[in-house]
Order: sequence, then C-alpha cells, then structure tokens
Amino acid sequence: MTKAKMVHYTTVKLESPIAEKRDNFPAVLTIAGSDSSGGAGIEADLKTFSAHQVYGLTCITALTGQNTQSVKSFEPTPEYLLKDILKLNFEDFLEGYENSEDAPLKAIKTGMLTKTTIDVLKDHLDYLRERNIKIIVDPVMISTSGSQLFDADGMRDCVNTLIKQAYIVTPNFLEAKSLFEIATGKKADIEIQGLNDYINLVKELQKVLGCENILVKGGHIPWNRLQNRPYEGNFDDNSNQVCIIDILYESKTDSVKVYESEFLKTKDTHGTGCTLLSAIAANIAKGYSLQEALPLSIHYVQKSMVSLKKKLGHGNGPLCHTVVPETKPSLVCKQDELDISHYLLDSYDSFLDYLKTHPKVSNNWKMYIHHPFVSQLAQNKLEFNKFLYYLKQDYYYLINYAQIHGLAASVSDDYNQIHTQSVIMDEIVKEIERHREKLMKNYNIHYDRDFESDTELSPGKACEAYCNYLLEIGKKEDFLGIRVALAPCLHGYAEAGDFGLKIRQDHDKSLGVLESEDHAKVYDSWLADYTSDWYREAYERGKSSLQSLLEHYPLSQGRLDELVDIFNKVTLLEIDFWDEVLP
Ligand SMILES: Cc1ncc(COP(=O)(O)O)c(N)n1
Repeated sequence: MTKAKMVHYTTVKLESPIAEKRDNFPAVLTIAGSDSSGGAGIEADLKTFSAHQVYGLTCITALTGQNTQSVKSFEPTPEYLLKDILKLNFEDFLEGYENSEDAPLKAIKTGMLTKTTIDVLKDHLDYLRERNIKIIVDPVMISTSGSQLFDADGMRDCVNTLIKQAYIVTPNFLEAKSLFEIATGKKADIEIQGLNDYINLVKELQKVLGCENILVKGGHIPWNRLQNRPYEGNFDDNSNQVCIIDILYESKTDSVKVYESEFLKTKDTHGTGCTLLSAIAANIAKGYSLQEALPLSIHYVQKSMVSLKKKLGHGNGPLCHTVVPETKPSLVCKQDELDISHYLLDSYDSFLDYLKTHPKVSNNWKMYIHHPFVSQLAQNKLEFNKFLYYLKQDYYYLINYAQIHGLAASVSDDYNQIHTQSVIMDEIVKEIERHREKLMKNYNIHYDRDFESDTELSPGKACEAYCNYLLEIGKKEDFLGIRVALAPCLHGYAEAGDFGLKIRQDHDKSLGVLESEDHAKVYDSWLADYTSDWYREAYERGKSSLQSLLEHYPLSQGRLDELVDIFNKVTLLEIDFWDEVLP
C-alpha cells in the first residue's frame, strides 16, 4: 500500500447560532407569474414577504421572459402542475393542525393569472372560504412596460369567480374601468372631475363586483390636493399641490378612506402593484386590520421606490424591496389627514360662521345669545340682586379671561400675535380695575373686606367650571385652539347685546321689577357697552384674526371636529354661567 499523501488543512469552527425563536411566522401564498427580471410578479412578492417577516409559498401561473423594458414571451403553467401545486400547498399549510387558526397559511394573493389557473382555483374557493383564508386580488392585465398579461376574456372568468369571493380587490384606475365594463357589460363612461366622482366610482364598482372591500389605486391620476381634482399642469411648478390618492371602500361598514401620499416623480415603478399587494397580504397575515395594513403597505412601497441611489435596468426600474417596513400605522400617517381649511373658507363667510352654524353648535349658540338673562335685563325684568351676583361672578371670570390670553401668547411664536394678546390682556386688566371700583362706589361691595361674609363673592359652580375648562384648554391647546375657546365670549356678548338692545327698543320703558331709575340705567349701560362701536370693532377684528389663523394651521377633518367641540363646550358653559344667575 502506498503511503497516503499528507493533506494540509485548517479548521474554522463556527459559533452555534443564537436561536431567535418567533411565535408568529404566518404564511402567504402568491399565485402569480414569474418575472425573469425579478422586479414584479412572484419574485417581488417573495422579496416583500421576507421584508415583512412572512413566509411565502408560490404557485407560478406562467413563466415570463421580460426585463424592465418589455415582456417578450410567456408560457402558462399546465393544468396538472397547477392542480398539484395548490393541492400540495393546501395539504401542508392548511391541513393537519389541531385548531384551524394554527394553520400557518393566512392569506392568498393573486397577480398575473391564466384561464387555467382560474379554472383550477375555482374548485378550491369553497374550501378556502370555510377556512377563512383572505383572498387578495390584484387584477393585473397590462404590465408597466405596456404588454398584455391577461385578456378581458380571462378577466371575465375572474370577475365571476375569484373576485366575488375576494377579501379585497385592488385595481388601478384603468383596471377599475375595465372591471366595470366586464362586470356590467356596459361601456364605462367614467369621468373623474372631483373626489365625489372618484368615491362614487369606487363604491359602484364594489357593488357590481361583489367583493368585500375594494381599493382603487390612483397612481395613474396625479391629484391636485388643493382643488381636490385631477391635476392638470406642469409637475415641476407645483409639486406640493400634487399627490396620489388611493381610495378604500369597506362594504361591511360602508366606510370610505382616502389615502393621500406623495407623488413621486419617477419612472422606476416596475412591480409597484405586485409589491403593494404583497405588503397588504403580508400585513393582513400578520393580523393587522385593513385600515392599518393599507397605510403601512403604501408607505413600504414608497420607501422602496426612493431608496435606490442608482437605478437598476434601462427601462422602468424595479424597487428596493429590502427596506425595513414600518410596523406602527401611527408612524406612517401624518396627524393631519387632509388640509380642508380651503373648502371651509369657500363654503362659509368666515370660520366663526362655520363654528356658530355647525349642527352641533347652532341651537346652543341661539340659546346662548337669546338667553333669558339678556331678555329679562332688556325688559327690566331681571331682579337687580341677580344682576349683582352676575357682576360678582364676572369679576373672577375676567381674571381668568386675562390669564388665558397670557397662555395664548405663551404658545405663539409670532410677535404680532404675542403683541395682540398683551394689548388685550392690558385692556382686560383695566376692565377688572374698573369693575372693582364700580362695585365699591356704586354698591359698596369690597372684594377683600366682604369676601368672608358674602358667599356670592366666591366663584360659583358655573363660573368655576368655565374657568377650569379655559385653563385646561390654555395649557394643552395650540394658539388656534385657545383662540377658538375664547371666541364664544367675545362674539356671543356682541350678538346677545344686539338681541337685548332690539328688545329694549321695542319695549315700554317702565321699571319692571327694578326699584330705581338708577338700576334701569345700569342695564342700559350694560347693553350699550356690548353694542358700542368699540365692541363691534373688537368683534370684527376677532373674527378676521381667527380666520387668518387658518392659513397657518392645517385643518384636518379630525382637528376641525376638535375645534367645533371646544367652541360648543364653551358656548354651553356661557349658558350655564347665565343659568346660574337665574336659578
Ligand atoms: C409576472 C408579472 N406579473 C406582473 C407584472 C406587472 O407588473 P408591472 O405593472 O410593474 O410591470 C409583470 N410585469 N410581470
């Protein structure tokens, strides 16, 4: 035997892996075509699933020969193979688990389909429904590069079977039009001039398709966010006006959500549809609701569109699927959903008008400015001791009113606003001094001297509740919120004054319940103060400055509702304040 030759080697010992065991590794099956260029189809789906920490299964419907510039050819998968694939995947990922919820397969996403695939899949639809598997359908018909991937005939089968049972269908605008025509057999003459047209189309389409939810993707119609209609013009000039809107309609709750996202000026959009759908499927499989999954998924697609410094390929480049998806919807949504202040100002004379006439407010506002306190005062029917109680209470209110203007100044970074608040504070402080003196001179009421003996000098329940609320608003709100809280007092007194003066003019001049002519004069002067030119001017100034604040504070519907609530609450507190005077 010849002696073995000495072999030299070095050993590299590897560390044992540190197990990071996951509880939740849901699976999604993608039924789609393979894109040889890797940016769309099955390839994009699997990359997206991995980025989302979701396990991906496949059923390849066709092999395509394509790159970022064109689709050259494709070969459908034969029926027997499709049957095997689906059967094997379902047996393994849906069967044999103790509880049906333990089965890892949670969702199925479809992309490029073939007639054979629909025929094969059709037989499994009842089975999938029983197992609560969510089917997410991307009705792909034409590639970004312009090639027909699925014809209308095939799509008709899809509409009559798969789409009817889909959890969500996600056509882009052009696909939405085709689906409409296929489902109704009528030519769709759809013109989108505004958001209403768009929303109606989405709702109508859900009805004719019968799927549970629908998302119409607006990537093909850049949107003018200020005028809320399709954008016409040059993208370079007004890019901050242009956005993309995607509209979700959920039929079970009859709710519409409009997702507004940035319009990204890029042609590198190969695979965006597939990627969005896979992200939605992955997020749904992970347990997010549709309303959570959508913003997260749209954000993921946008992030992967902007993350490549150098494009790949020479046509419509692919995305960078390896970006890390966000997991908290609140982190991808702006606080302000849509700035609606411009519609508001188009439809109402002023912001103050909007607040006063809001359905939540309008009756309360009328009750406030037509309060019996004012009508009784105007007819000399208000007992004078009640008016005195009001004056004593008003003293505390005025101090608080001055303080809140100080808090408003403290949250502003605009010198003019700070200056105005300090001028108003100065005027209120002077008014407080006059108030004190008047009470001393005319009625021999000394706050400090009489405080212990006269319980009416302590703030009553209504006054305290009002002051506390204003203080709370002053500490937590922004400048606009504080100004809205201060508005019912300034504006309501002017309107109540007008109402009172009118009653007084029509009314006979008898003394009513009053003991002396002097008391009647006090009432006269109360009405005269709030109907004076000076007060009217303050009213107008307050109204226009409130209005001009809208230019600086974007108003979402949610924020607007909050402001209406503040205005309404303060209006009710004003009513309580006078109610307490007239028990
Ligand atoms: C296999 C396959 N599936 C889908 C698409 C559509 O993607 P895109 O519209 O981005 O070209 C594609 N090009 N290839």
